[in-house]
Amino acid sequence: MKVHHETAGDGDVVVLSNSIGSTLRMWEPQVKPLVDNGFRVVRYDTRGHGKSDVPPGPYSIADLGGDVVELLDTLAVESAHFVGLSLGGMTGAWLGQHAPSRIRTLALTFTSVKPGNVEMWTGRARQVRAEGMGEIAEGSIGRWFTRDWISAHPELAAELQQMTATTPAEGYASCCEAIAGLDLTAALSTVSAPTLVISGADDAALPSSHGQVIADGIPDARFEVLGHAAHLGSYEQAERFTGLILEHVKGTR
Ligand SMILES: O=C(O)CC1=CCC(=O)O1
Repeated sequence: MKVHHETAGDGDVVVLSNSIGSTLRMWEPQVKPLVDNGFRVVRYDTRGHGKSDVPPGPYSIADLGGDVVELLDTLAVESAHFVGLSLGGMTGAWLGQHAPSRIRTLALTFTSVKPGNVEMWTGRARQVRAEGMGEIAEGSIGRWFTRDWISAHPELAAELQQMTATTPAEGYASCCEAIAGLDLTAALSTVSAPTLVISGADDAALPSSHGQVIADGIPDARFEVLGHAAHLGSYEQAERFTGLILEHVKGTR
């Protein structure tokens, strides 16, 4: 299983894990600040996305978490800071529960450990397998960003929409199946990594109540809600988001 990844910088490793329908490109605003602060950034394409392999689905969250453990093994990294957004955050929650020795800190952002909407996720999987990614890509941009941000950044919004449109349909569908029915709530209290949870005040896809559940369940987790941020708050509120991540990973140096 090839997991496409890119590394930058030197120092303690920070792994960045993307949302469904995106690639490692979504972390563009975070790479330079992390490198400038002395971290080695490892960003990767979740299986079924970008340039990673697209094995036939369905995938499970254990498959996605296992890919991260293998990636760390390949890079000979014993343990890393892990930052995941949305599907990436679900992967991070699984890692915190099942591979604690590999995780120094966790940032679980714009995410959920029990997304619900099972019919919606299985329906999306069916739709993209039957019709391709076009309609989903058109809808994704409106879930990822507020209207104001799209109006102010039309070219970037179009570029990010294209990222979803070019996601392999089988990969997207199989990740929908990893999300559908997911419930990592019961073992939240077993997570021992220092954890930062970030949600967006305008995130209709995974509202901040989902982040609150995670923060309530993980011992001593910090919870922040970013204003003027829909689902891809790492872009829409890049400065504030990156600042919180830096504060979190630097706190455990
Ligand atoms: O529907 C979307 O694109 C929002 C989303 C929910 C889980 C995820 O990874 O993305």
